[in-house]
Amino acid sequence: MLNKLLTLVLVREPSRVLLGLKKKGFGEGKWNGFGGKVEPGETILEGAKRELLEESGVVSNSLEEIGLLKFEFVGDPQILEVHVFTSNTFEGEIKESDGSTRIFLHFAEMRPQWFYTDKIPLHQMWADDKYWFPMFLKGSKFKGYFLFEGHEKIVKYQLDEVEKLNS
Ligand SMILES: Nc1[nH]c(=O)nc2c1ncn2[C@H]1C[C@H](O)[C@@H](COP(=O)(O)OP(=O)(O)OP(=O)(O)O)O1
Repeated sequence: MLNKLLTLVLVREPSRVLLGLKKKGFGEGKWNGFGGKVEPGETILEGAKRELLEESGVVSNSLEEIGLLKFEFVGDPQILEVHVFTSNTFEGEIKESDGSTRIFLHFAEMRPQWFYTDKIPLHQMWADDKYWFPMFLKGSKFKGYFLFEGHEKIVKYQLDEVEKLNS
């Protein structure tokens, strides 16, 4: 079976990272970067850029691929292949929560918010994030594999810092 291709974009400033609270779908209730399925006819990079815009409201022309994560769930033959990108610039306005956008945000899939790098809400994120987020924050690239049982428990994993991602 072919891997399911997904993207994950982490916009960052020197001391902050932009995350979104996923309000429905896969990973509901968790803070995460922005991303989703790569659609037929688009490259992985194009998919990352599109999902970032749809979910956060900003455009990035400087996405850099920094991670490749594979996820398997016990009892499910499908492998999720998540391509992780970062960007330290963006254009446009973040759809952050304030009075004027509340109605719109009610329907949006993600609620964006900046987090200081020493206050990343790891306990409200996917369980694998606590392993690779520190690598991301210090500017390393990484490759990983995680076997989940359910959505919270990791039963096996492997994670390596790499020089290059030649995926
Ligand atoms: N274990 C994990 N750790 C992590 O940090 N991010 C993960 C993850 N597993 C999946 N993701 C990310 C990848 C992608 O950005 C997102 C899931 O993609 P989608 O938003 O497309 O999922 P949905 O099933 O909600 O999509 P739709 O059915 O199109 O609404 O979650």
